[in-house]
Amino acid sequence: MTIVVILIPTVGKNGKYKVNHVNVNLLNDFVLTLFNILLLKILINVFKCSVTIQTMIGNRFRIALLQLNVGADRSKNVENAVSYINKAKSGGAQIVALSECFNSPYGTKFFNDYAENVPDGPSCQALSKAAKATNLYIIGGTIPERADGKLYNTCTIWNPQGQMIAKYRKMHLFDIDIPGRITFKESDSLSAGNELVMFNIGTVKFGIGICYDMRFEELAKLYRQQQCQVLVYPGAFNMTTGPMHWELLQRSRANDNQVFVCAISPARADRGYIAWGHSQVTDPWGKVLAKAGHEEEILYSDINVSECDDARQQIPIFAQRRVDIYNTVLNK
Ligand SMILES: NC(=O)CC(=O)C(=O)O
Repeated sequence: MTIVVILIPTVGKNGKYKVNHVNVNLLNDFVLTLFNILLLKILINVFKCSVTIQTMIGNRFRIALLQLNVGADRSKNVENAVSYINKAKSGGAQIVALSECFNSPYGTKFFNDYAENVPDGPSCQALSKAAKATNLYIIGGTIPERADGKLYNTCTIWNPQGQMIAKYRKMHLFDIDIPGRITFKESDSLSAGNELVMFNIGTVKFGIGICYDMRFEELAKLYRQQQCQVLVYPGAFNMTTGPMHWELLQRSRANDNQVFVCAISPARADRGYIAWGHSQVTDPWGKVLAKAGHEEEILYSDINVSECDDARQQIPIFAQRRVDIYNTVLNK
C-alpha cells in the first residue's frame, strides 16, 4: 500500500504559518513536524506501507521559466529541455514552464514536419517522464500537435505523477503583416483552438494562453472571472513586435486582471524566426518581478498569490465594472 501525504504549508495574513488551516507559530510548526514524523513511522510499522511525500503548492511557490535555444533537431531540443528541467529542480523550482515551440523551429513550413500526437508523441512522453522523475509540475510550452487531420499549436500540462492534466490549443492565430518588417500567417497551416483551459496546482488556479493570445484582453478577463490567479503564456515574439509590445502586453494583462502573468520565450536565435527572448514574470500590480536577457537561461520567480487578493481588495475594479452597459461573458 502507498500513502501519499500532502503537506500544504502556507503563510497567513498575520505572517504565521498555516498547515491544514491550523495557525501555528514557528515553535508549534516544529512540534507538528515531529508529530507528523512520528505518525508516519507508526503507519509504516503498523501497516507495513510505503510513504511518498509529495511537495504541494500553497500560496507561495517557485516557478522556473526555461528560456532555451531551439534548433532544427527535435530530439536535441527535447533533451535540452529535460536537462534544464533537472537544473530547475536543483534550483528549487516547484513548477517549470517552457516556451512556445520548444521542440521545433517556429514557422508555418515546419509545423507539419514536427507535429506529434498528444499525449503519445515523443515530446509529450519526454515531458511526462521528466515530471515524474523530478516530482515537478511542467507547463510544457507548446508543440505542433496533429489531430483529426489538422494541426494545432498546443500546450500540455503535466503533474508530478507524469499525467497530462490539461491541454490548451492556441485560440488566436498569429496572422499579421507589417510591410518590410514581418509577415506571418499561422492560419496557413494551423487550426485554432476553441476552449479556455484552467487547472489547479494545489490551491492556485492557472489559466493558459499562447503568445498572440496575450494581445486579446477578453481571454485574460474571462480567466480572471473564473478566479484564475496566474496566467501563463508560452510565447515567441520577434525582433519587431518584441521591443514594441512584449513587456507592455504582459503588464497590461496583469494590471487589468490583477493576476500574475508568466511569459516564456525561446532564447534568441541568429537565423530563421528570431525570438525576442526576455521571458518575464509580472505581478498583479503590473510590476515586472523578473525578466530574462535574450540568451539561454532559467528565470526563477517566487510567487505569492495572496498578492492577488491584496490588489483585488484594495482596487476592487471587478466589483465596479459597469456590466449593465458592457460585458465580457463566458459563452458556454
Ligand atoms: N508569435 C506570436 O504568436 C505572436 C507575436 O509574435 C506577436 O503578437 O507579436
